[in-house]
Amino acid sequence: MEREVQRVRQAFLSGRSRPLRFRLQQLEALRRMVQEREKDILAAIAADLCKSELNAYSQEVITVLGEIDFMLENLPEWVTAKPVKKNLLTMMDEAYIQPQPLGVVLIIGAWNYPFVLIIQPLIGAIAAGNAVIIKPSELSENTAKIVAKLLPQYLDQDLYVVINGGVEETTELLKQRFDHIFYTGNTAVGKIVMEAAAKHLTPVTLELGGKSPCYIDKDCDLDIVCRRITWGKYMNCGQTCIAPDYILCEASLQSQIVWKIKETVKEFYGENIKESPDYERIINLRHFKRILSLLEGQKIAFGGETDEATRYIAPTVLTDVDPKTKVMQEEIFGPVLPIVPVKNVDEAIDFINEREKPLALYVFSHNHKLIKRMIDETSSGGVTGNDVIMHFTLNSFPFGGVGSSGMGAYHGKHSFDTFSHQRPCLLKSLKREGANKLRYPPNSQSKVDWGKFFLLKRFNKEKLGLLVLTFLGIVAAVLVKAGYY
Ligand SMILES: NC(=O)c1ccc[n+]([C@@H]2O[C@H](COP(=O)([O-])OP(=O)(O)OC[C@H]3O[C@@H](n4cnc5c(N)ncnc54)[C@H](O)[C@@H]3O)[C@@H](O)[C@H]2O)c1
Ligand SMILES: CCCCCCCCCCCCCCCC=O
Repeated sequence: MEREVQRVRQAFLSGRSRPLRFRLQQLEALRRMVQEREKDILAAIAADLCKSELNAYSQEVITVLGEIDFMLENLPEWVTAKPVKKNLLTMMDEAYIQPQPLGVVLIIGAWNYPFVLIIQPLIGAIAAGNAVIIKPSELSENTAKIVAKLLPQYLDQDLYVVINGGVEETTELLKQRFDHIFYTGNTAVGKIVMEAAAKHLTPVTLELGGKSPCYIDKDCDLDIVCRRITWGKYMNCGQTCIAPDYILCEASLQSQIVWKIKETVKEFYGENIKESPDYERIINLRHFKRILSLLEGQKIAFGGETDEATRYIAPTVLTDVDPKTKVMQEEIFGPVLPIVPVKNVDEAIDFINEREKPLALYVFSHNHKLIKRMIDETSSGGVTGNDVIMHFTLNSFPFGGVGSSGMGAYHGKHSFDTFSHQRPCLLKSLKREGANKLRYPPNSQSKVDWGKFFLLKRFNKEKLGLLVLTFLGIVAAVLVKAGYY
């Protein structure tokens, strides 16, 4: 492992990942890989999650292609040095911020969207000029294998390397020194990753999970609300980091919500859900049993049917759920939707704030003020009002958690920034030493007074122009007097 990381570091140190042209070429090659090997990629995702190829394309490939195009379009602007405002002491100097690659980045992916969760951060890391080691999740082994097979056929083989394996390999990898670690997965392992990173003072981005609440106000169109929630909750069989985890609403809405979600489930997946190409399965037996254990003692309003052999769990809704029960203590990550009745929006806000900060928050209402209030008085990684999931699709948004749902963010420019160091560069001349005498010892009150003037004085643009003109006038007068002209 150590040798593999060394090999990637040597490739980074060769400097070839840095030029803009090279980054663009690699991103184009990645796009070609996705387009030319689409069938293989979709087949692998389908095999891992019992997902239709159409759904794999819509949920993963579209996002990846969109992200590559966005990078190709904007990267030339992002990589350029950005001049910054100067103070009076540096007025004659060159001052700019130059984004630079961090070095060797480790990307650790999760199994639930096994392709996009490693390729989207990879796009950002390449765009920022880094070398990358990718560790796909071992639970989605087909996608892990196809990515390991295809990437070296399209990308620089020494700069971008896939390492497959399980906990043992990841643990070994985490002992190495990286310049950034980008981890997607559960919060418990997030802590392990952060601890390992701390040994080398390596910065981390942690894309974690949590229980994303969904508040439904009385003042809304319940047909539409329930259709949107049903889509986001049961997509990928509930195994989505930003799926609505539970519903908060007034008790009087509960039975209508149940009925409408049930009708929508029928509309989306048909009478025989098991036959639907749009309904996935639970990733493995461990998770299957974990989700079943969450149903114990609950009132199942509909659903609840299971089949261990195929790891099928029907879309399920639980009503009158007691917040102290297990289903409300951990992220569900499966097709089970508890409804917790609350008296009103105040109680909903308190409920959310008494718990860990979630990755997403959803609020449904015709009342814009209520939505704004919910946003102002709570915290979460992201928010969508009157819909679910969709903030993920907008790459102008930073995607990430807050508190126990994660730290750092990515997508679009935010990925570029995550994998870049914003390096402040101040270039001075070796001339004009007279002006520098001010800061050299011995110090004096008059030097401090001038220092205050140069560093603390604020001028608006017109005043500054006037000041520069006056200064130039004085210099000219001195030069004339000294007989230079
Ligand atoms: N925020 C996001 O973008 C996002 C996206 C997807 C999933 N998630 C979250 O991830 C969780 C589901 O994923 P998961 O954690 O089951 O995925 P997982 O089991 O695939 O684990 C994630 C990665 O961690 C590694 N890993 C597992 N145990 C480890 C250990 N002990 N030491 C070192 N590495 C280890 C695995 O090899 C894998 O690559 C959910 O909580 C979900 O909300 C978050
Ligand atoms: C054919 C219709 C296209 C619809 C686009 C909807 C895209 C949804 C993307 C969902 C991806 C969610 C990934 C979340 C990562 C965490 O688990």
